Amino acid sequence: MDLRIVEHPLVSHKLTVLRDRTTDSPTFRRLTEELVTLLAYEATREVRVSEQTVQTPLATAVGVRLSSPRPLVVPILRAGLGMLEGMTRLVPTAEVGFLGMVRNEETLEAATYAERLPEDLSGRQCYVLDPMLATGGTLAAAVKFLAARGADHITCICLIAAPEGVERLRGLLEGLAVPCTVVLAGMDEKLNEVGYIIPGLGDAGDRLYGVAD
Ligand SMILES: O=P(O)(O)OC[C@H]1O[C@H](OP(=O)(O)OP(=O)(O)O)[C@H](O)[C@@H]1O
Ligand SMILES: O=c1cc[nH]c(=O)[nH]1
Ligand SMILES: [Mg+2]
Repeated sequence: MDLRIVEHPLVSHKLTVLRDRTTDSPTFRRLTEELVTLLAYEATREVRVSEQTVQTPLATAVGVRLSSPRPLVVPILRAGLGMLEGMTRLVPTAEVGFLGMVRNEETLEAATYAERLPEDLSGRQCYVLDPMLATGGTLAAAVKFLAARGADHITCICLIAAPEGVERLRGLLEGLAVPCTVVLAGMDEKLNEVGYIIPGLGDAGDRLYGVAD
């Protein structure tokens, strides 16, 4: 598993405002989208392209276009849905599939409650969206699910992670034949005793969609 942490002052600025407990839901949603667009630029460095010749008004130009089959973007509901718009702004022709997953807050085990993805992902590049990589259980299950369907290149875009979650994910994905990259806006200090990222930003799903203060 390859890990990339995007270092850019705009990413750091937006992440700091996102963390702030006084940032309200509408602002949190907008910042999440903006951050994902910045991360997506880095995360799509290996997106497959094919040579394409076009006629400009003046001459012939040889360039590239995204290859077929199109990339597949997979937000993990609920919190990953807040990242979708930011990703499709950069890759508007991507196909979108959905995985609904929830972590049991007592056992910290991830369970899948919904799935709407193509049956056959052979030869597909997949981009998984989930803002939080905490214990790594959710992301490991999602990556294995996509690999079992035949995806041959998987990139996970997350906002923040805990170091112990990244190491656990690395262990859980060891031996997986499919190359997997995780792109982050920031690596935090640790997990607390109930599996939350410290300093983190709290419960991303609640801050995006939930629960009035
Ligand atoms: O790395 P892990 O320890 O598995 O935890 C991370 C998961 O927890 C959060 O989702 P949650 O289960 O709260 O669901 P939600 O998106 O519906 O809020 C988050 O969005 C990740 O999916
Ligand atoms: O810190 C965390 C951990 C899991 N899920 C969240 O939303 N936040
Ligand atoms: Mg949640």
